Amino acid sequence: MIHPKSQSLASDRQHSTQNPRSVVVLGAGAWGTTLASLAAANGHRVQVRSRRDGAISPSEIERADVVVSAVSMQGVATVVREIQTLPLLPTTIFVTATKGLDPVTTLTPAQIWQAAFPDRSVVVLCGPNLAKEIQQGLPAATVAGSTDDNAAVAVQAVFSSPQFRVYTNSDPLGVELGGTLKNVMAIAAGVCDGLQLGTNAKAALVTRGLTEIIRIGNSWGAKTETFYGLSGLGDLLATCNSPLSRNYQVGYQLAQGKTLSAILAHLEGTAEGVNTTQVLMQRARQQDIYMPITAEVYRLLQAEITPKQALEALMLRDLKSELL
Ligand SMILES: NC(=O)C1=CN([C@@H]2O[C@H](COP(=O)(O)OP(=O)(O)OC[C@H]3O[C@@H](n4cnc5c(N)ncnc54)[C@H](OP(=O)(O)O)[C@@H]3O)[C@@H](O)[C@H]2O)C=CC1
Ligand SMILES: O=C(CO)COP(=O)(O)O
Repeated sequence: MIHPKSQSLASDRQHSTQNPRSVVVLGAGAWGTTLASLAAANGHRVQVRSRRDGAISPSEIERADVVVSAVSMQGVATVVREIQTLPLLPTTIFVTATKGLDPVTTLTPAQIWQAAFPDRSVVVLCGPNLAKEIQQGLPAATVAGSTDDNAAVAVQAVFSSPQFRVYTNSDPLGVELGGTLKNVMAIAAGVCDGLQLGTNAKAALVTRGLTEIIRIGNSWGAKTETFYGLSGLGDLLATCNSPLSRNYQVGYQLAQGKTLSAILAHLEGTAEGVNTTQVLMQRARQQDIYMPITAEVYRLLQAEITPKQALEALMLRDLKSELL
């Protein structure tokens, strides 16, 4: 679908530096500051907003071509409400980079932004993007997903560089759910490595984890093929194999016998998978969707079972076809 309102912003797929945009990034955490650096390096006028800066003034936002939300899930409703009170250009595009789910409604961040701004284009930015690697200038790729092709292309131009390759995708829900649901599997992968279960076990976990993500993602309305892309399989591979992932770190430390509260007290940054696991279980139960790995991660996070009991529970289930 093409929204005329974003057409003018999409005119330069390759040459973003020749067409500087005004970009406001909400959230000065690891990801917000990284995204701000990527846009600034492309010659855009970038402003980063932290809660510590106080309320956003109308003058800061009224000329923004692109508003990027990079706050953690618990901050999304707050920043949406704040932006709703401010004047915006009719062409302003919202970009959401949060990987989480609302604990009450199970809505995704993009769904929350779109409900608050029904007449505007919302683009999901998700992929295998460990902030620390990107900050070091290491190459990475990501996906700009939107039902508005022009908006996705405009966002692609804002962030693309020789170090950061941005693809577009017209299935924003699949892009967003891939990046969000893999956090549950990253916790499980951390447990797997923490218990030193080996490469075969990890491969089985990640593969069956993807099956689980696709099963519930399809029921949400997302396309299967999107989950085989960068924001699904790609992000699953990155976070299930990297100690830089906070979600992986949570699982790894659980396997070492630490309590969740002790882990979270010392964790650098947000591990969205902890809340996402709760929301996903709630949705899986409501809709009667079989999510065995998620169920064991849930019981582990609730301290109902030990990591070894979670492994046994997964291995001793009734035998079945791989395709079920
Ligand atoms: N780090 C990474 O590698 C990546 C992270 N992400 C996702 O981006 C999101 C942010 O992650 P990250 O930057 O790493 O997290 P951090 O823990 O580093 O930062 C958290 C961010 O959320 C904001 N925030 C938290 N609570 C609230 C609130 N109640 N109201 C307003 N703002 C709030 C903070 O705002 P403030 O700045 O004002 O303190 C801060 O910007 C997460 O959903 C994460 O999954 C996605 C891709 C990569
Ligand atoms: O989503 C991420 C990389 O794509 C970041 O992963 P963590 O939130 O687990 O650190």
